[in-house]
Amino acid sequence: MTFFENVSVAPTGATRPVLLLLYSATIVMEASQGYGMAHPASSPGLVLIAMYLLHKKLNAIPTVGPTDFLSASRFWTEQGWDILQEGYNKYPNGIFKVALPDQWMIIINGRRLIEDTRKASEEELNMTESLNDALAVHYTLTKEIALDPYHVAIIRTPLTRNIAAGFGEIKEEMELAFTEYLADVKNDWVKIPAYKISFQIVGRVTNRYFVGLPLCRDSDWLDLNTHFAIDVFMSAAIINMFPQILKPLAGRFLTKMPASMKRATKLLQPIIQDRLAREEEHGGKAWPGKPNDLISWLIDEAKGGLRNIHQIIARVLAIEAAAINTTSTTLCNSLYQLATASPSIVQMLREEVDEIIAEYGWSKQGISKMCKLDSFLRETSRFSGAGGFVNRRKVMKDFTFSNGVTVPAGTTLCTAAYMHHHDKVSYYENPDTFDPLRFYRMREHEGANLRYQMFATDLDFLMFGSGRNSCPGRFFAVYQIKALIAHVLTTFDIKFENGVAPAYKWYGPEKGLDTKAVMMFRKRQD
Ligand code: HEM
Repeated sequence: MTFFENVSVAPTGATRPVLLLLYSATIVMEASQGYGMAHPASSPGLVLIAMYLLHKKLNAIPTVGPTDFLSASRFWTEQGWDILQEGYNKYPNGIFKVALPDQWMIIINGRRLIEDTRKASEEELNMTESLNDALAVHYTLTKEIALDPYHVAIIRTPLTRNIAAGFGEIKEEMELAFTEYLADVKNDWVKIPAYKISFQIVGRVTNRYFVGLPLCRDSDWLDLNTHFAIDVFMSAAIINMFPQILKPLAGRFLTKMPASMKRATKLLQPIIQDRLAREEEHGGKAWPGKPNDLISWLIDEAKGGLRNIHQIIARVLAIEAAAINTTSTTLCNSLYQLATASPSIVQMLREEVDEIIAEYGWSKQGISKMCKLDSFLRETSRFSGAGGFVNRRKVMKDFTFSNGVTVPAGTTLCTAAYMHHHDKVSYYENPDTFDPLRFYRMREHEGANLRYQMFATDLDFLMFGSGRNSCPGRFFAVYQIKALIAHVLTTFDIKFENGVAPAYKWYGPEKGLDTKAVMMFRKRQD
């Protein structure tokens, strides 16, 4: 039984007005806080007018799926997929809303409306605010992270710029991690729990780059940060079931952040303390032997009250949470796809990897030349990537789309990635067919070489979001995943025992991987 099945409530079908009132009250309160308005409770008359207007604006957007509060939890079952697909089919290039237990989610369909969101200013549609809400960042992480996401610029610049310089270490850790976690794999087929292994290997490689030796091999540190993202998502899901007014109380008791901070402090405090002391000793940021890693980049950029040990530790945890879960699940999904690919496709990918490694060695440059592998992985993410709600934006002031529909301030909008990637008419030829060289061929068209690389964002490919807020860690994630799959291709044969990939399961908008699936590995035989 899943978390969401656990908390679902039997539908009653009779509470629609209550739902509307509850949503309206929540949205009115959130919108008023966003604009520094007087608290709505200070003027009940104003609240009623605001709720009436909001109700009217929300009513103008069609609803798909359950409309009553108690049945809204049905969305968090496999019915979520049916509801979204129904809305996608019914309103092509249009807008609809679905009821979630704590709010309306407004879904925008199609390229044209996504383009509108890209052009909107942060004062109109805001990604950070939507993330702060979705992950209850004030409570599950810290209020400083919610208020000042300076780490995004660090991921975008030093973390991404240093990939080439750090590639030798990434490669070393990758090989060691595979050797260690797949120690039993020899010439006979061995069963391997792919989901678990994906987290272990990504945890090791990511941490070698983020925090270096010896911490990247510390079992307590790895255990903490490979589970931390799940803790954040789970706590946020429960906190978000409480009405706005009770969230501070719920947040205080339901967050796991204090316990995680305690564990992290034991391991990180001495490292940060030592680096701050060296800085002081040498009178500045540059000192001999300074590690070129995430801890140093955070210390270099932290300002004012954010420049202390506690705040730096919280920031490291937050970045690990953004990086490890997403990269591990993408790696696992890619392994599932590779294990069921035809021998000719595997052969083709191997030839490409072998030739490039022979010419360029294991380097960032070599990895970027693996165009067939890149296409295979981008297609895997398009075809069967976890999807979910992407391009989440909080509506900061009433926003009118180019099709004339207005979404009210205080609501949240997004796009359903899977439906967009499988659109039957608009974007991809035969979208329900897995075509490993789809993007390779598209890159051959004049001027399109860079446009269809795996990390390139595009109105038709939403794995990393789109526009100015698209994922800043996507370059690191893609180089890592490509290197890991290239290593698997050169070193192992893989398959599923019965030749069939495990079934996916839908949870609301998410296409969930089978976390218990067992794959077969043996040393490469050809
Ligand atoms: C395959 C792996 C990954 C996937 C699929 C992924 C996906 C995403 C998506 C969909 C968004 C939202 C973008 C939008 O709404 O427009 C996002 C944001 C973000 N990602 Fe990633 N991500 C991945 C890896 C990483 C890594 C490795 C890091 C850190 C090194 C990272 C850090 C972030 C951060 C900090 C944000 C928020 C950006 C902001 O506030 O502007 N991600 N990611």
